[in-house]
Amino acid sequence: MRILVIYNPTAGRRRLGRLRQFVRCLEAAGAAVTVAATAHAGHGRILSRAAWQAGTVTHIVAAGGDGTISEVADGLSGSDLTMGVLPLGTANVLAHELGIPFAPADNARALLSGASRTIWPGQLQTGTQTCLFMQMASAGFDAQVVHHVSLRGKRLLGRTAYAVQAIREAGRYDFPPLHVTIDGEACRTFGVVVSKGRFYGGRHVLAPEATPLRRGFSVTLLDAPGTGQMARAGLGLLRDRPDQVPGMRRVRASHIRLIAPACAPVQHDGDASGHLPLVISDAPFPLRIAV
Ligand SMILES: Nc1ncnc2c1ncn2[C@@H]1O[C@H](COP(=O)(O)OP(=O)(O)OP(=O)(O)O)[C@@H](O)[C@H]1O
Repeated sequence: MRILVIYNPTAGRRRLGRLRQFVRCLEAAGAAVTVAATAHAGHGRILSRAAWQAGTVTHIVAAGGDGTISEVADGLSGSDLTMGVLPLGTANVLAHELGIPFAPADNARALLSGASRTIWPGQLQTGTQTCLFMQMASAGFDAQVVHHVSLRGKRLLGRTAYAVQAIREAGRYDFPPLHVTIDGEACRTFGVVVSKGRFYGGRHVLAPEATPLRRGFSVTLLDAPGTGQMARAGLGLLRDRPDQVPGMRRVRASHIRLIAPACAPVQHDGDASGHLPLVISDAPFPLRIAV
């Protein structure tokens, strides 16, 4: 096996020891391993695409959080290489979703075993830019939080940084109505989360029926604005009871357009990704992930 590990040094907190242990385990089993650190946002995509096209590796591992995974996956779109995931990020939602081992030795064993699952990422298109997302994309209050949470806060507090930022945003976000079309049907909402998998923000269940193993999305819509509604949604999420939150509903869909207002922030897989308008659909190719 010739394995390229694409490592995001800014993901999570103090993860270098776990990366080194992972590499040692792979090398002990006879794999040839190269580690490439990302130097800037978007670099994961460039590195994975270059390695695939050079034909020099059998596996590419994204070592980081959900943002790193989606970048590396984006670069591999259309290839038949298996992508490994070493969860070193803050929330690591995809790893929870697919049951990917967090312990470096177990993760290396899983990669070496050859076990994999084929998943269908989502594709997000804003203007002329297109990228993949693996777990979810959203617009509204939570996207505002993601836009403003600092890297330093994430390093210091981990996932708690998002909760702290949510409290800050509650005082200044004005909940504009979002104009959306879902499989051609227009609606107005105050928050929209387009999910590929069940989990949100770690291991909290938002869309129990969603799975990245099939095409399409579960779309969560918030029918009412305001911090009270957000607090109820947050509590429902913490208790893994999204169906008991009044004013929050889900539909299955395959094509979602988020139209207006143009200032509304968007996030995917926990990273800021510009503003509306955008179009979400299935990625053109599935992706094989080591599990
Ligand atoms: N060298 C770098 N400097 C700054 N940003 C980087 C660098 N390398 C990668 N990035 C960006 O960091 C972003 C965040 O990384 P990632 O999502 O992997 O970690 P995280 O936010 O800690 O974890 P999670 O998404 O699981 O909560 C990525 O989307 C990527 O674009």
